[in-house]
Amino acid sequence: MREDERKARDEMAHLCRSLFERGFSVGTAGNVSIRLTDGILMTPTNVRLGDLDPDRISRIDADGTHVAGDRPSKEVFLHQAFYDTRPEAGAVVHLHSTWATALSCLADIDPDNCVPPLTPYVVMRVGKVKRVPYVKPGDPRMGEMIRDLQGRHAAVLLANHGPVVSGKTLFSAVAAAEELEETARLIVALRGMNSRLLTPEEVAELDATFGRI
Ligand SMILES: O=C(CO)COP(=O)(O)O
Ligand SMILES: [Zn+2]
Repeated sequence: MREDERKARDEMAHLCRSLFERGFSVGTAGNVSIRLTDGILMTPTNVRLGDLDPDRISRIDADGTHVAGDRPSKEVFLHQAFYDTRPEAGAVVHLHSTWATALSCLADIDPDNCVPPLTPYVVMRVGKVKRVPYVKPGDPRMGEMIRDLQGRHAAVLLANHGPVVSGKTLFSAVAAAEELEETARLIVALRGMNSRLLTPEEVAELDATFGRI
């Protein structure tokens, strides 16, 4: 096995375990992928993210064919759509983390901008978040909905399901998913209160100062 793939498998098992141990994923919820030069590595379907065996992580080649490891996640279309529309994306993390999932279920959020700029880090790490309509888990239409966004969003909420976050690396996608989860918790905690948001000028200053990690 090539050295880059070996390292990617080990890193995926390590960071997925960390997410699981800190309660970002329970049961067999969520899935994670990393882009390789000639395909993707994808968590297998119906596994606990805390128990991944690096050698059994699924490998999908550039045509979408499953070529090694256990049967891949049913959300492979969703992950592939991020890679096809965001050339800078090197990894994708999908979770059912509690507070971001709670946000995905609220009837009265703005689907085009469902995470207001409460703090600098959510602006810097996550950006503008779109909520896409509900379809059942594994439905290929999820991939079509992501393609329709034409790569404009690093992160989306799947309605009544949970967050999906892309990043340049697995480390940055995980960090952004954690930031989104904590911000969703703040949004719910502050509901009904009169919050001060960052102003458009303050958001522009962050965009001009900090690139995506
Ligand atoms: O989160 C999930 C479905 O949306 C988990 O599905 P998989 O076990 O097939 O990855
Ligand atoms: Zn899911």
